[in-house]
Amino acid sequence: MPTVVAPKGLEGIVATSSSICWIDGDAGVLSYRGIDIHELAQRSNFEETTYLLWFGRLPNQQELADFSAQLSAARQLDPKIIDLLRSVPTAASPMQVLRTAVSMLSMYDADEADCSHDANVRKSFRLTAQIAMIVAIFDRIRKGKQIIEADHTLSHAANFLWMLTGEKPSETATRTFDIALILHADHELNASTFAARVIAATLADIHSAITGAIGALKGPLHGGANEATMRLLYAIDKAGEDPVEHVRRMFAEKKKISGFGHRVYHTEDPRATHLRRMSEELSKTSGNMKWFEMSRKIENFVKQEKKLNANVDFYSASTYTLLGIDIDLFTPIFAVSRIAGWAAHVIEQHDDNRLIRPRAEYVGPAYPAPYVPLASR
Ligand SMILES: CC(=O)SCCNC(=O)CCNC(=O)[C@H](O)C(C)(C)COP(=O)(O)OP(=O)(O)OC[C@H]1O[C@@H](n2cnc3c(N)ncnc32)[C@H](O)[C@@H]1OP(=O)(O)O
Ligand SMILES: O=C([O-])CC(=O)C(=O)O
Repeated sequence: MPTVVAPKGLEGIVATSSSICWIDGDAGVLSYRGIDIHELAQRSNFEETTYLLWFGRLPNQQELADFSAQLSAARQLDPKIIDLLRSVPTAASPMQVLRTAVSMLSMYDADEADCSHDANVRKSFRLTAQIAMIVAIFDRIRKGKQIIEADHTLSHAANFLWMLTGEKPSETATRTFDIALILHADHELNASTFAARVIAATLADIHSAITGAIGALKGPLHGGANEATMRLLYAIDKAGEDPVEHVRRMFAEKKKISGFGHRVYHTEDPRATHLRRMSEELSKTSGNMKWFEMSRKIENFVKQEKKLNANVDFYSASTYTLLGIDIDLFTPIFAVSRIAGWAAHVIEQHDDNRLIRPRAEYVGPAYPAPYVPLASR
C-alpha cells in the first residue's frame, strides 16, 4: 500500500526527470537545455529555439536552414480541416476550435499510429506549422475574410502574422512576436505539459497528447490567464475606474487577479521582464500608453499588497493588444508557441517511457460499506 500522500496540487513534487527545461523559482531563472531565457530572447528566434528544445543543442547554420525549411514546408492543411473550420459556429472560441481541429489532424496524418522517435519528430514539424495556420485561418473565416496562403519565404512568426492579417508585418511586430514565441515555448512540468506527458505515457499518439494539452492550457489558472488579464483591463477602462481601487475591491471580494502568482516562481518571472519591456516599447511607438500604464499601476499595487509578481500572462495581454491581436486569440497563440515544448516532452516521454499512474488517498466511506438493495433505500 502507498504511504506517502503528496501535497494538494502536487506542489513541490518532482514527478519525472527531463533534460529539456530547468527553472530556479527562487532566483527567477528559466533555461531551455541549460541556456538562459534572457539570452534566447535577445539572440535566438523561434525556429532555433524549437530546434534546441527538440534536439538538445543549438543548430549550426546548415542545420538551422534545413530546420526552418522543413517547418515552412509543413505549412499545409488537408482541405477537410479547412472544411471543418468553415463548419464550426463562428461564435465558437478559437481555443475550442483549435482543440477540435488538432484532434482531427491525426486522421490526416500518415504517421498517426507510429510513435517512434523519427515519426514523432516528423509529426512535431507538422503540428507546429499547422497549429499556427489553424489559429490564423479560423480567425479569417469567422470574420468573413479570405484565407491567406502561407508565405514560405517568411519566418514562423512573420508567416503567422501575415496569415492572420493579410499584411506583411513590420520588423518590430515580427521581432516582438518572435520573442513572445521564444518566451512561451516551454516551461518544465506545467499543467498542460504534464497532461501531455500523462497521455503520451499510455503510448497514445502525439496528436492525442497535444489535444489534451490544449484542453489543459485553456483554463484561466494556466494559459487562459492572458485573456482574463486583458478582459480585466478592458472592464476597468470601460467603467472608467481607478485600476488600484478596482483591484483593491477584488482583493476584498477574495478574487484572484489574473496574470499574478506562480506555483514555481517566488520572484519575478523572467519572461515577464521581456514582455513588460515590449509592452512599454509598443506603447511608446504607438502613442497609446493606456494599457501599459494601467498594467504598471496594478502590478505595483499587487506587489505591495500581496507580494505577488506578474507572471508571463500579465504583460503578454497588453503586448498582444498593442500588436492588434484579438483577445480570444491570446491563449491559442500560447499554443502556437508551446507546441514546441509539448512536442519535446512527448518525444522525451516516448523515448524512455513508463506509464504514469499515481495513487489517490482514499477519503470516502469506510470499506466495506453495505450494498443496500434498491427496494430498501
Ligand atoms: C502560464 C501560466 O500558467 S502562469 C499562471 C497563470 N494563472 C494566473 O495568472 C491565474 C492567477 N494566479 C493563480 O491563480 C495562482 O497564482 C496560480 C494558479 C498561478 C498558482 O497557484 P498556487 O501555487 O496553487 O497558489 P494558490 O492559488 O494556492 O495561492 C496561494 C495564495 O496566494 C493567493 N494568490 C495566488 N495568486 C493570486 C492572484 N493572482 N491574485 C490574488 N491572490 C492570489 C491565493 O489566494 C492564496 O492565498 P491564501 O493562502 O490566503 O488562500
Ligand atoms: O509552469 C507553470 O506552472 C505555468 C507556466 O508558467 C507556463 O506553463 O508557462
